[in-house]
Amino acid sequence: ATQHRLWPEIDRISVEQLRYARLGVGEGGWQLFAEDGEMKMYKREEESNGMVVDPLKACHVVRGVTGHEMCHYFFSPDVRMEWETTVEQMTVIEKIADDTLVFLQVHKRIWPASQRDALFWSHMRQVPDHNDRDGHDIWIVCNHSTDNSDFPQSNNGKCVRVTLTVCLVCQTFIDPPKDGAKITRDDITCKITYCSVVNPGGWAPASVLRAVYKREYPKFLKRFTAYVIDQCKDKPIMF
Ligand SMILES: CCCCCc1ccc(-c2ccc(S(=O)(=O)CCO)cc2)cc1/C=C\c1ccccn1
Repeated sequence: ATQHRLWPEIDRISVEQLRYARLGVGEGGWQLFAEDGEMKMYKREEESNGMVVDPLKACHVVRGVTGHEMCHYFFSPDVRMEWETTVEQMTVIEKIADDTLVFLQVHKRIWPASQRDALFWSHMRQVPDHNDRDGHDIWIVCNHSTDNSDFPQSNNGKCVRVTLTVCLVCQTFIDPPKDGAKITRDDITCKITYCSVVNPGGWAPASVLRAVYKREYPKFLKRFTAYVIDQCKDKPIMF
């Protein structure tokens, strides 16, 4: 089959985002702005022609689920509205492949800014992780804004379109149980790196945006990881 016109970009951005996620937060001016148990959230304060576009990097360790499970639920359109509280409306406008969809999401208006929507492709892939001895495969979901002539920006002037690049990179660690016993969820740990850069599209007060991110990102990651743990607890392990 001939490849989809977006495939070269999807492949390039996914590879680039995996590399970016695996860079530590030691260098590059990351500042810790939220901490909750194993979850640590860092940001860099950046503006692009007067608009706040602060990159975010969150690191978290979740016990009892695999990276495949984390990415499966993050990618799945069917369950998105169960954990994503800032989304008012979500549509899959194109299915490029089983592991690659195009989403249109209208986000709830955050006063006093105008309402936003986001149109992005979402791609999930497994990356063999040869260089980590005890680490297992890495699973990644990458979301990146794209254009679609059927869904032009600011539909009837209602929403301002944001541009975003997001990646969720998950690595599974298994603590092998005693002499060949069956692996249970108690033996599994998932190391997560969530990176996001959201350009608000139209002007929004820096103070409002920074307050939104400071409040919403920790909530978002805590809620999402709790959702996956709850969904997986009585199901067979998806390695
Ligand atoms: C003035 C407000 C401008 C921001 C509005 C906004 C735009 C985009 C997004 C957003 C956040 C996470 C993703 S994702 O990780 O790909 C998962 C799929 O939904 C995609 C989009 C959110 C929000 C608004 C709130 C907000 C901001 C951070 C964190 C959580 N909510």
